[in-house]
Amino acid sequence: MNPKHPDLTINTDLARQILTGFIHSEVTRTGFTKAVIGLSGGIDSALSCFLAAEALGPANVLAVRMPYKSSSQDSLDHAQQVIDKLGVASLTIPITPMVQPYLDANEGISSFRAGNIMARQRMIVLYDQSAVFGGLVIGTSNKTEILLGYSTLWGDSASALNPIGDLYKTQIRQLSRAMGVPEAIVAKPPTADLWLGQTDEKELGFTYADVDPLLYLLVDERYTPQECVDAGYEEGFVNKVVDRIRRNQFKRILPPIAKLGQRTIGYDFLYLRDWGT
Ligand SMILES: Nc1ncnc2c1ncn2[C@@H]1O[C@H](COP(=O)(O)OP(=O)(O)OC[C@H]2O[C@@H]([n+]3cccc(C(=O)O)c3)[C@H](O)[C@@H]2O)[C@@H](O)[C@H]1O
Ligand SMILES: Nc1ncnc2c1ncn2[C@@H]1O[C@H](COP(=O)(O)OP(=O)(O)OP(=O)(O)O)[C@@H](O)[C@H]1O
Ligand SMILES: [Mg+2]
Repeated sequence: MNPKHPDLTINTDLARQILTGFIHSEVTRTGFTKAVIGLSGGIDSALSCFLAAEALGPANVLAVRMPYKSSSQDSLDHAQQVIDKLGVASLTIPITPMVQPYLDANEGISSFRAGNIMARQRMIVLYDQSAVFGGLVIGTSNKTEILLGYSTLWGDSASALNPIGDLYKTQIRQLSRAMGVPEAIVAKPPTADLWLGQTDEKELGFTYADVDPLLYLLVDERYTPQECVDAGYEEGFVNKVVDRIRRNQFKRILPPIAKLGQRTIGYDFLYLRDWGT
């Protein structure tokens, strides 16, 4: 392996089979047959929707578009392309009337805070629609975002199951092309679309093409930060990425519970005895 250019190519047929199987077994295991997904017009939710439609059948998948007034028209149009191509059920629920009173009551609120509020409002809508449709919420966070903590806690990160969380962003593109996600969606720059002109790569300060190989070395190949520097990665870049992974550990775990008793949930108690199947 050339550590500067590790091969992140995946077997798309195998990934497709495993991920659709995962969705089907995780949804039906809990007694459900349906799924609900926030469809933004971006590649992560498009791919998750393609996988869910294949796993459960398009009639069993509800795609919810939730534009804010500044969301781009492209995002809405791209989401519609996915809905039309797959034939999934769909709803459009604008979140502006829900979030605007809070934003207006907080004069001078930053775009950053407003963005997190929008992401959490979408979670509220999605979980409510999941109760109406009778489906589980499918997550859309990829491995790069989860490692870097690039999501709103309890917002877009909230879900019942996450089919694409072990795929780096560059691998998401590969599988999306193989599954027929429209090229306009695959080729455009990733954006949370939370404020005008936002793109992931601008906000993060590096590109997915640069960070995915480094994350692969640190996580999958278990390189130390120094070994990454020795392999040719710039020290400042390595430190920045390692710092983000560490700082955002809290987003990858459940809240710790203070221990008082002998059988504390999450530490000693995991499930009842004789749990069955
Ligand atoms: N160590 C710690 N242990 C436990 N909790 C901790 C904590 N440090 C902060 N916190 C809590 O977490 C909060 C900060 O986390 P959070 O509220 O998530 O917000 P934060 O991580 O500050 O910002 C979210 C980031 O994700 C990006 N994002 C959001 C939504 C969607 C997308 C997208 O790609 O579509 C991207 C967004 O642009 C921004 O860069 C703090 O206000 C605090 O309450
Ligand atoms: N306008 C929206 N309508 C519905 N869901 C949305 C909207 N904006 C964001 N979401 C939800 O939040 C998730 C996080 O957004 P994120 O930008 O990380 O993913 P994406 O838009 O699918 O892909 P990309 O990262 O390439 O833009 C989306 O996948 C989607 O589930
Ligand atoms: Mg997006």
